Amino acid sequence: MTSDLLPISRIPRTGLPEHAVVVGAPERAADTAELLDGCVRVAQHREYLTFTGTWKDVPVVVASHGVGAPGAILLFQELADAGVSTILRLGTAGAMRAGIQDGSLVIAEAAIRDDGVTQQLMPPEYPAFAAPEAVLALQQAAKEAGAQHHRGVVWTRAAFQPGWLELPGAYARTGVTAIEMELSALLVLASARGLVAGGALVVDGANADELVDIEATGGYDPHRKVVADGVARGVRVALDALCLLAKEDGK
Ligand SMILES: O=P(O)(O)O[C@H]1O[C@H](CO)[C@@H](O)[C@H]1O
Ligand SMILES: O=c1cc[nH]c(=O)[nH]1
Repeated sequence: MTSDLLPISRIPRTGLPEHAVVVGAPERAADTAELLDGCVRVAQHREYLTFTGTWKDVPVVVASHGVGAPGAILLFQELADAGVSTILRLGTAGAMRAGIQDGSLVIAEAAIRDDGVTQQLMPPEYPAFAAPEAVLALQQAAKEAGAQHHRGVVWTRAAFQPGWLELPGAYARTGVTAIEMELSALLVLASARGLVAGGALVVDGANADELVDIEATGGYDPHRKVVADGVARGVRVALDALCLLAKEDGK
């Protein structure tokens, strides 16, 4: 007999709202869920912590996917299997371009598929692009919240720690805005499964490769107030964008 729960995230197979915000950290999912009316924890397994509730009268899912695209895509796939049709990721990222302040938002238009998992699912030529309506909804919500934001291509990279390759310099020269670890997997899966998806990222410093020079930069520290304030703003922006998309859907 088929279980009522999906195997990896343990989310229910049926009955979830169609619109979801996903975040990396379980504690961020819990903090975000506290903003919802009628918040209910519907699943907790491994790094996947999932809530439902309503935001401005729109039923939503809030879930964590952990660090890294191979694990995150399992949640994205199970959300799709459970009937979720719109997914926005609110994450953190390192800035790759001068002039992008800590705590500001980068709204992804597309992502470089260096995620370490989608290459095993589809050809490398397949694009990872955000749904245009998701980009515009995130932009509108950021504007309405007075949140400093930028738009551009982000680099999704499986490795967080710097290695021995000189790729960051090359990508920086192409104008890439920010680096994070999961978004391209969400965008590719969404295109292939007919979902609407996008992402906004709170800048928590420069990219990790630059932050190894701790004396010059202070190192990677995503625990600063400027980042926490940015995340607090960012989750509201993502939820507001989800509402805009739900209204477009007539929900
Ligand atoms: O803040 P989250 O959503 O976890 O995003 C970023 O932070 C983690 C690395 O510290 C990676 O998951 C990266 O994508
Ligand atoms: O994935 C991430 C997140 C923040 N900074 C980085 O360099 N990479």
